[in-house]
Amino acid sequence: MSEYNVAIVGATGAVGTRMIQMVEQSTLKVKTIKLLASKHSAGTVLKFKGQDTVVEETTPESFTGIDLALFSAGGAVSKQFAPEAIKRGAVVVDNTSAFRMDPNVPLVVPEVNAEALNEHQGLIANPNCSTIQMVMALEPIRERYGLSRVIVTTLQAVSGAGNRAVQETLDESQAYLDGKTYTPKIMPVRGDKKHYQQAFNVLPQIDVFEEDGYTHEEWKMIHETKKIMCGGDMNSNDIQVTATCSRVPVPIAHCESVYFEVLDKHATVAGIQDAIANFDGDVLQDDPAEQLYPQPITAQGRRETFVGRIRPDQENKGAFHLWNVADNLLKGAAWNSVEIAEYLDKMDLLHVPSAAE
Ligand SMILES: NC(=O)C1=CN([C@@H]2O[C@H](COP(=O)(O)OP(=O)(O)OC[C@H]3O[C@@H](n4cnc5c(N)ncnc54)[C@H](OP(=O)(O)O)[C@@H]3O)[C@@H](O)[C@H]2O)C=CC1
Ligand SMILES: N[C@@H](CC(=O)OP(=O)(O)O)C(=O)O
Repeated sequence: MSEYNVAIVGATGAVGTRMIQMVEQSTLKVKTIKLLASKHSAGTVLKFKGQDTVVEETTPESFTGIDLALFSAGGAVSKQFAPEAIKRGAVVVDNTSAFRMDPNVPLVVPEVNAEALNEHQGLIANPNCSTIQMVMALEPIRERYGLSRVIVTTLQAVSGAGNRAVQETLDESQAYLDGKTYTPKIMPVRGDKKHYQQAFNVLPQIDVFEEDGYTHEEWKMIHETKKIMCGGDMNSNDIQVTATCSRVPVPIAHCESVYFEVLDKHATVAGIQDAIANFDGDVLQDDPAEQLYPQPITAQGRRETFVGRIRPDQENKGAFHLWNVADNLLKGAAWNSVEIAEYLDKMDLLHVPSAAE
């Protein structure tokens, strides 16, 4: 196993701070760490393995000598600096949506499609948080019974929209409890025309609306799921997928209610439970008699995807429902990114292929 010079871009953010923790706890051997952000946070001191580490402004030269660059500072930053990092010999794991639909960029959840890493050209995309936990729940079912159709409704945590969104929701909640007026400026989408109360409210909008009436988050869940589960084809008809995404006033951990149809009509709840219980990274929490089911409060801070409430559809044979929960900042972002890097290391792929340099 080699030793690596690692950079984290967006190190001061909701995801970036978790990336620091995940790298600290990783099996990767870290020779040096560089914490990068915008010029506004340059000079901030963060800890890495107990040592003070000064945050630096991100520039192309930041990546000189870096072997692994973990990006989580927004799509525009990735588009500007990821090519600079690769040019200087760093493998980039990008947590934004900037390159996910590029046919030359593998979109990877290691437990599901690690083999796609073999095709990387220096850049690997980390999927959307809601997509990751859904494919983690569905992959063991697909492996055992085949999968033809998925209809998902998400209940997503506020931290998915970043640190400022969490602060707005906390301030708004306090104002609501104090009977004061509060004017939201961020939720549901910072750059959109209108802003609504998130505290004590559910907003059926994550990301901007497309012309067809779906939000971009819903579009991502559909096409990312196909790219990951259908051999890289974002428009595959092998699995039909549709999504409705909503934001709930929960700080951390997304929930999903998933309806799915399998190919093998002899599938049983017990068989599905067994497949999930034996899948790396999944935890089965499914015992109605004991009121055992996944919840955000218990999934927070954990790397696993929790699955429960598995039951057959009452009217369609071969159709079932499940409920899954995962920490959107860990398995949905920071942990999946670092896990990709661990797989690259184990597969001897943590280097930029010579043709791409
Ligand atoms: N897999 C997934 O689904 C998820 C993906 N994400 C992606 O990760 C990104 C970060 O999310 P999150 O941590 O929640 O956001 P935050 O708003 O909490 O943090 C943003 C980070 O980006 C940094 N940054 C902003 N502008 C620049 C710049 N010009 N150059 C370098 N760094 C910059 C900020 O640094 P500073 O302190 O200097 O402002 C900060 O560290 C998102 O934009 C999203 O694309 C997020 C959540 C889940
Ligand atoms: N959209 C997710 C987080 C995110 O940033 O997703 P993406 O990386 O696909 O833009 C959420 O708000 O919960």
